[in-house]
Amino acid sequence: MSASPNTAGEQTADSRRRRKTDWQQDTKHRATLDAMRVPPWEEQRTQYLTRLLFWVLGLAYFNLGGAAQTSAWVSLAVFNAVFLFYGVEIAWFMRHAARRLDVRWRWHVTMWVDLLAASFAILADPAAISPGFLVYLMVILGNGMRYGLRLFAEAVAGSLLCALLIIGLRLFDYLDAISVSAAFFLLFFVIIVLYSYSLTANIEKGRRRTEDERDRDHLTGLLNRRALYERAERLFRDPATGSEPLVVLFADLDRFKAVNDNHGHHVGDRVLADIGRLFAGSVRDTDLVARYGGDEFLLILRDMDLAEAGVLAERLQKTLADWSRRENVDLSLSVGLGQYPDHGADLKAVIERVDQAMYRSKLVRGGGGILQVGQVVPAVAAP
Ligand SMILES: Nc1nc2c(ncn2[C@@H]2O[C@H](COP(=O)(O)OP(=O)(O)OP(=O)(O)O)[C@@H](O)[C@H]2O)c(=O)[nH]1
Repeated sequence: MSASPNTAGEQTADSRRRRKTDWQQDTKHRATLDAMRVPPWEEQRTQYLTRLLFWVLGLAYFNLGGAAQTSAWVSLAVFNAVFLFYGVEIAWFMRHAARRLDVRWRWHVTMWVDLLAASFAILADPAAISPGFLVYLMVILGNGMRYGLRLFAEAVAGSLLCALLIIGLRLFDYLDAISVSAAFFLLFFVIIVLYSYSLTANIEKGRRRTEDERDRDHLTGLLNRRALYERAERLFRDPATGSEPLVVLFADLDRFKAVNDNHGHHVGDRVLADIGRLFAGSVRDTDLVARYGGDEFLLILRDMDLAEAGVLAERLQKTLADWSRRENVDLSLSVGLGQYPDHGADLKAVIERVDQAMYRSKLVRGGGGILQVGQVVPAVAAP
């Protein structure tokens, strides 16, 4: 490999290309993070218990307190019936959450039901400045801080929509209630929401940075081995993907040690980083790509059979061959392929067998081969 510095023009083109690939990888990575982030059961349980607390308080407010009556809009009997239904909804979704944590539609539906329940309580409240308005704040903060900025924004939009609807319906009550304290109440409410949004955005940024440092191989930007296992385990556990076959592709560079020996470790590092980028750019968003060890890469591929994975492996080999020719480095790629559940009861077992297949191919072919688990190494034609 030419270790000498490039010309200024080449450097600019190269750094631009690298920045672009960095950006693509970053975007791809962020999407993956977003797709994988799930609050643990303890956090989701706290949210359901908080809902139940507000449900009890709502019933007590209308049935026990001084305001043991409702507005002209809703009778007490109707209020109780609707709230009974709301309580059943909370209990049902809590049971659902205990069984399956990562169900996005449930997070959205429960948030909107909370907003509708709070709006209904505000409509039923004879007092114009109802404590129910503070429930909007709970919904915005509770969902935003737990599930991220997208749900935060959705909760703000939903609260605004519901509040406008109620104000429209009870316009005359609100015209009567306009006062300096009501205006300040509204102002404080808006400031708290904006302030919390900016705090949540900062927390989110910090969380992503920490996750990045923990999960990424610093040289290639790919997942490290620990993160690969963690994310792959999630794929295996997820009922949506758990029953579908997953292909494991193990790739090891041939003759990489010579790059280090001939050009130095700093060049070896650059080679690994470039190859990591090439591999990350060759797969889909739904696939997992990791640096497994020194010059080993591991890919977990979804929605693909072994024949299709074989085509991908050939493509990776060709991409590497083109890159090696361009950079004048003598490298090729040995690949092992296997499939869960056919080749092992769990991820670790499949990886072990795929690693052996790759190694067998390397041993017999001397590099540049592709071998499936259980496949006989094709004989190399005699010269
Ligand atoms: N530059 C660099 N080298 C590394 C890094 N991690 C491991 N290596 C080197 O990668 C090499 C991996 O060893 P091998 O797989 O036996 O090397 P190889 O020449 O590819 O051997 P074959 O796979 O049999 O062709 C060793 O020389 C390690 O020192 C790293 O982060 N940077």
